[in-house]
Amino acid sequence: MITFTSFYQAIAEDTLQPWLEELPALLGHWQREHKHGQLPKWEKVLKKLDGMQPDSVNFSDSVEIGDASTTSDSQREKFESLLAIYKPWRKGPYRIHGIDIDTEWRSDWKWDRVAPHISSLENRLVLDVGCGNGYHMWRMLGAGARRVIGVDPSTLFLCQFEAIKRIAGNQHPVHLLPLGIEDLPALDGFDTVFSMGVLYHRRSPIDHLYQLKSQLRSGGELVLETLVIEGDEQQVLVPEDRYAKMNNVWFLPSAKALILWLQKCGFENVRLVDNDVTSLAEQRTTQWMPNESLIDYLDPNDISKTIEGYPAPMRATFIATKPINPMN
Ligand SMILES: Nc1ncnc2c1ncn2[C@@H]1O[C@H](C[S@+](CC[C@H]([NH3+])C(=O)[O-])CC(=O)[O-])[C@@H](O)[C@H]1O
Repeated sequence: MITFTSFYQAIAEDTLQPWLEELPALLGHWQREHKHGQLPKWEKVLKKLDGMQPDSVNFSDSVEIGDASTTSDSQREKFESLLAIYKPWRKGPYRIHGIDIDTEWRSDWKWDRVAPHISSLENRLVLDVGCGNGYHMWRMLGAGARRVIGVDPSTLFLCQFEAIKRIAGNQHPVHLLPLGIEDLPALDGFDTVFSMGVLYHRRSPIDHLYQLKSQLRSGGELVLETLVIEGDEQQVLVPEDRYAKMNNVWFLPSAKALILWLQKCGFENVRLVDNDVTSLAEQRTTQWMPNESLIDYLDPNDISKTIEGYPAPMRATFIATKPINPMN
């Protein structure tokens, strides 16, 4: 069974201690009421992965756990069949005891675009909102973060994360909580907050920006990545129905509009650091994610458009600071 006791112990002496007033009740509710049909099967597999200690881990330039040369073929086959239970694997890639989990997304490419622009994560307390299965959290740890906490409501992603964490040895200060950003109280405690690939899923994007701000300490850094469109400060796309076959896309602002929104929400030093049209090499069907992918979401006659006729996915990354002045 997935439990959160070690997380409570870890934050009991930290700046996040006030969170303990409500968090155990919230996660206790998740444990009692959560009804995902596959969870019992997924938890059974997690049990088989308990107590592992790999001879090596590398989180700084990839996510690689265990040494292929000291893993026997039969051990590798066992790992592969256990990890296959958690398909589809969307975010990665991971290399586990010589097994390459080739995921739908090259999430490492996103990290390579974002990482050069952010303040050093050395010894920082980090929140990753909408962390997926936690791929970027391992890279944040590899970049020196003191502790990384991710929130994501997906049960499958939680189980994928827990599987990787158990194989990595379980002691690493990286934690995924099955919550939405809206479940978090204003913690005013994180040194860096990431929100990557989440804003367009929020019905109220301005509230999302305020929620992110309320997680940061004064002077803390926001790293925001989201889908954008071309255009001036007043350009925002609100898809009539689906966007790239997704039925939960609400607002796609232009980069200029998003800069204005961030400034209006009281962030300082707001800047666009990357702008990139998603390539068919970055998001694609693989053996570990055999379902439809980006190519199926685009117009077959013109890949600069989605299948619905909107501009094809373009993503931008912004960095901003929460002011030191507590009145902001
Ligand atoms: N209310 C919510 N609160 C928190 N998370 C949410 C919420 N609603 C959905 N999510 C989660 O937000 C994530 C969006 S994916 C980005 C993953 C990673 N960050 C990436 O940058 O690759 C989008 C993409 O594929 O880019 C999913 O894991 C959802 O479960």
